[in-house]
Amino acid sequence: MNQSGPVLRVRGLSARIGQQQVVEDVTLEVPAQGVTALLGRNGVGKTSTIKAVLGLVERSGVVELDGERIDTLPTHRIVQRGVGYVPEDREVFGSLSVEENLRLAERSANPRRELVADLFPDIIARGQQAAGTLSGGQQQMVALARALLNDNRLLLVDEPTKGLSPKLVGEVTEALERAAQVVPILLVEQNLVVARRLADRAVVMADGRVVHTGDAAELLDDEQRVVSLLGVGSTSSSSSAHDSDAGSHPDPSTHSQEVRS
Ligand SMILES: Nc1ncnc2c1ncn2[C@@H]1O[C@H](COP(=O)(O)OP(=O)(O)OP(=O)(O)O)[C@@H](O)[C@H]1O
Repeated sequence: MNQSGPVLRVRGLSARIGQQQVVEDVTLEVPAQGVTALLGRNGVGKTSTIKAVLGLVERSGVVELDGERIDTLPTHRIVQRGVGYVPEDREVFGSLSVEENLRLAERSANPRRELVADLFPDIIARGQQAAGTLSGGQQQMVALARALLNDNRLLLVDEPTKGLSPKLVGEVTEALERAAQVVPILLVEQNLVVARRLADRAVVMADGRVVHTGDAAELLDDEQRVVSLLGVGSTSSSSSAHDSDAGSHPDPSTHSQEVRS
């Protein structure tokens, strides 16, 4: 185990979906602490990169977890090694209760129930409720809670605030902030105010490739670079704007928004 180096190291990762090359020669690292944001315009390959790390799409290249290669392993073994995945569409089991959803996710004999209860008291209070009847934000909390129950080395979290109301964006952001204190996170996030609040580092993709890697605040506070790399206004220019649509981001024009707790 290589505890002092990055938790995840990706080198020359390429992935195809059907005939389309969706990830091309991606090299990135996720340090063992904090949040690394994977940013970029719609369709540039962020989700595909995460799926390629997990072996969910056909890929080539080297992926190391704690210095050990995992690109040779099937997805279930990668997950067993300690890679938690919170997919974009959450994938909670709607007809099962919250408690059943949590129990299904537990891999170890000592799941981190206290941590989850502390982070998500509202979810725990709704233990007997069918997960499909929860709000989008609450379902997101269940998805995050499932990943946090296990002692993962890394969480891959894909667009956790997508489609949520401003209040829920704030709550999910806060939960992620606390989660990041116990596990490093690679976060795909279109809401740049959320990314600015959570991320220490940023990796920006365009057309399947990495086009920028660096300090997240430095990038996201630089209006010109945000416009050129991400095609939207920076977080600093709109951080005081109280946009009534804040938090949901169906297109890039709504990316720069206030996060309210
Ligand atoms: N199942 C699929 N079948 C065909 N093409 C796909 C599939 N999934 C993704 N793609 C294509 O792969 C490319 C990268 O998609 P991906 O979802 O990785 O981008 P993204 O950066 O995560 O986008 P977004 O921010 O919109 O979620 C896009 O051109 C997309 O249309």
